[in-house]
Amino acid sequence: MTRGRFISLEGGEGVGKSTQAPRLAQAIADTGREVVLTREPGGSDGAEAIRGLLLTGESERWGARAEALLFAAARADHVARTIRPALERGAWVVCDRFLDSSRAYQGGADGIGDEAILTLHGIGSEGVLPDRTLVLDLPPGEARGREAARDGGRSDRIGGRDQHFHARVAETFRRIAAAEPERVSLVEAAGTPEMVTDRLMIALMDLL
Ligand SMILES: Nc1ncnc2c1ncn2[C@@H]1O[C@H](COP(=O)(O)OP(=O)(O)OP(=O)(O)O)[C@@H](O)[C@H]1O
Ligand SMILES: Cc1cn([C@H]2C[C@H](O)[C@@H](COP(=O)(O)O)O2)c(=O)[nH]c1=O
Repeated sequence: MTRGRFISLEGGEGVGKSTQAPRLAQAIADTGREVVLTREPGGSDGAEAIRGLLLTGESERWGARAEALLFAAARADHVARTIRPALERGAWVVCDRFLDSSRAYQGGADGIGDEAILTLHGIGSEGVLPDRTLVLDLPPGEARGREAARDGGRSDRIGGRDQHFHARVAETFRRIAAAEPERVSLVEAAGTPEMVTDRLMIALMDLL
């Protein structure tokens, strides 16, 4: 049986990933494929429990190193229990955030470094990578506007960090896309949700 395809959706806060993930999953399912829609941190019982530890509480609840290890541990459980079994039975997996979020937030913005994040991923998840990573790209002011309309000023432990942190996140995503053009595509996230889903499907055309 053919192995399924693994697609991750990435980008900073408020760019539209959680809006697009189910839309993209449906668009792929409409081509006759089984699709598993999942997210990080989370996507398995253990990883969802770790999500609660990571995203709630005081901003200083975890230091940068503990936080990077918790994301890697959640991902290890998610890959073993949800992603790998789905791919092995031939399903497509659409994942709202994956490894590149750890590279951008913990590796780039929090200073842990890319090599250390990739090493943790090698240990935890045998280095599994998406077949295609779609990074939603939106000017920061527009993303903040969408986020504010959604959250009304309440954000989680990591989303609530200052704009310098989030600028480093965005810069690291752009650096990853430039360094790995075969796997990672930047997709414009402005416009209606329908327009964005069309752009995402175009960016997957060679895999379909
Ligand atoms: N194309 C769009 N045009 C206008 N508003 C949008 C669009 N896509 C999403 N939104 C709205 O913007 C807000 C943020 O979108 P969403 O929650 O999908 O972003 P996200 O990237 O998943 O954010 P986060 O990483 O912070 O969870 C939501 O209120 C959503 O309804
Ligand atoms: C996977 C992953 C996530 N994060 C951060 C990014 C966001 O601030 C939250 C997740 O919230 P969302 O509403 O579900 O997008 O966690 C991170 O810092 N590192 C990661 O690996």
